[in-house]
Parts: sequence; structure tokens; C-alpha cells
Amino acid sequence: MLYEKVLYEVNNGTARITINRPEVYNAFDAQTCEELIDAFKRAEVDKSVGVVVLTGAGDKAFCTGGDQSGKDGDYGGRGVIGLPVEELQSVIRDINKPVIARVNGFAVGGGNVLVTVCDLAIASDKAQLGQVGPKVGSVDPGFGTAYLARVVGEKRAREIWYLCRRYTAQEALAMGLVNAVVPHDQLDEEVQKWCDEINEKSPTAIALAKRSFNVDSEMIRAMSSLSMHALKMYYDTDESKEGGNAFREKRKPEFRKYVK
Ligand SMILES: CC(C)(COP(=O)(O)OP(=O)(O)OC[C@H]1O[C@@H](n2cnc3c(N)ncnc32)[C@H](O)[C@@H]1OP(=O)(O)O)[C@@H](O)C(=O)NCCC(=O)NCCSC(=O)CCC(=O)c1ccccc1C(=O)O
Repeated sequence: MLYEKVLYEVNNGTARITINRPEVYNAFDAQTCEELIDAFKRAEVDKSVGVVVLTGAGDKAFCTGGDQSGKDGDYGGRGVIGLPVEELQSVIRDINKPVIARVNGFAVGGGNVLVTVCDLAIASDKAQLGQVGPKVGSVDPGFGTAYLARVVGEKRAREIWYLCRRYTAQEALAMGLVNAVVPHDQLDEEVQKWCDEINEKSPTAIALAKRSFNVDSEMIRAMSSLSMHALKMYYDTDESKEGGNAFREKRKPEFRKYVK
């Protein structure tokens, strides 16, 4: 597959996958998801690769989730909601190599879910993380909620989703959402250090460790696949559409008008 919205490079045992849409803060549309899925699979079969880094192009954002500019009840691509997002989250969990999120800026909405499902996350001190779904008429009723609770604890996860606040990298570190925070200009150096350390270890032992970590939360995948259908029904409501419209029109949403 040729990539238009993603960059893929391999260097010294590390595959780096970059969402290359800085004009929309590295939001993903259906094609971006397809390219990301392909890139992760490519990294999995490359025997020279021991670790994968996921990041966003530019200095502003890691990823801001689903691309709101093209959404109207559906994202227009494959899958129940027109965005194979559960497949993307699954491939990050399924590949037998650790995936490190290099969080270079905003990790918001589906972008924060990607940070959550990556094995490890290293953030710039400029990064801001959080969920925005209930502010824009969306939700990730799978890994983004249930697995987030495993990572940061139930109370924090509920706070993150119900209030939709933005958290600094240091706050994210304190709640266990990221593993380390470094000054912005040292991000690449730090990520490289972690990759080199992983690449010195036995790949099979790491692969077994990753799979065994996954077992306990595997049920969330089934829940995610089921709840996509509920999400699609929600996306078709005026209440959900109000969120997307308000974001595009740069105004505050008026969700309560649509409660039946
Ligand atoms: C990221 C912000 C907080 C940054 O705010 P600010 O600094 O004020 O900058 P802005 O002016 O808002 O944004 C700059 C520029 O980027 C455009 N942009 C930003 N985000 C998006 C986006 N997601 N889609 C399209 N475009 C975006 C913005 O329009 C501006 O462009 P201009 O041309 O300059 O006007 C803030 O931008 C923000 O909050 N963004 C909203 C992000 C958002 O709504 N994300 C989608 C959340 S819903 C979601 O991700 C769930 C959908 C989904 O993917 C999913 C569905 C089902 C199951 C699972 C998932 C999953 O996510 O995993």
C-alpha cells in the first residue's frame, strides 16, 4: 500500500509511524486509519523491527481523533461507523512488538485513546491530553473508556470522560497515562533511549510479555465491537450531530435542546 497520510520509516530496529496531517492536528479519517493499520502490520512482519513508535507530524499535535470536517453521522469509510478505529486499536495491541506513543502535542479524543492502547507513552512537556467525545457528540465505548479505567483507575477515567478537561503531560504522568515526560527538545532522544533498551532484549520474551499483559483486558475488544453498533445509532441522532456541527461552526454545542 502506498501511503498518503502516514509516514513510515525504519531505523536501527525501530519502525516509526507518523500521522502526517498537521493541518487538522493529525486527526484521522478513514484512509488514515487504513494506512495506519497497514503500517503496523508491515512493522510486525519486518524481522529487523523490535519496537514501533507512533507519533504525529509537526509540533502541535500527536493526534486529535476522528476528523470532524468530514463527519455527518458517519465517517464515510469502512466499518460500522465508517472508520475502522476498533481495528486500528486492535492492531496496536495485537502486533508482537511494543508500541510507544511519542506524544508531541495534543492527544485528544481518539488520539488519547491511541495513547491509552499503546504499550508505553513518552510525552513532551508541551503535550496536553484528554477526551472530548461528550463535547463533540462522540464516545469510544470500548478501549477508550473501559481500558482507560484499567490504566488510570475508575474515578479518574470517569472524570476524564464526564468533564472533558485537558490535562498537562505532568498530570498525565501522575495518573499513569504516560510513562515519562521530557522537555520538548529532548523527546526524540528519550524515545530513542527507550527503543534502544527494548531492542537489546529478547524479542520473543517481550512478545510473550505483551500477549500476557493483553489477556486480562481482551474482553474489552468484544465489548468495543458490540458497542460500535450503539455508537452508530447515537451518531445518527440530532444530539450527536449537534456536537460535530458546533465544532465545525466554532460555537458551543446545545445538546440539551435534543434530549427526548
Ligand atoms: C485539539 C484541540 C483541543 C486544539 O484546540 P485549539 O488549540 O483551540 O485549536 P483549534 O483551532 O481548535 O484547532 C486547530 C485546527 O485543527 C483543526 N482540528 C483539530 N482537531 C480536529 C479534528 N479532530 N478534526 C478536524 N479538524 C480538527 C481545527 O478545526 C482547526 O482548524 P482551522 O482550519 O484552523 O479552523 C481542539 O482542536 C479540539 O478539541 N479538537 C476536537 C477534536 C475532536 O473533536 N476530535 C474527535 C473526538 S471524537 C473521537 O475522536 C471519537 C471518534 C473516534 O475516533 C472513535 C469512534 C468510535 C470508537 C473509537 C473512537 C476512537 O477515537 O478511538
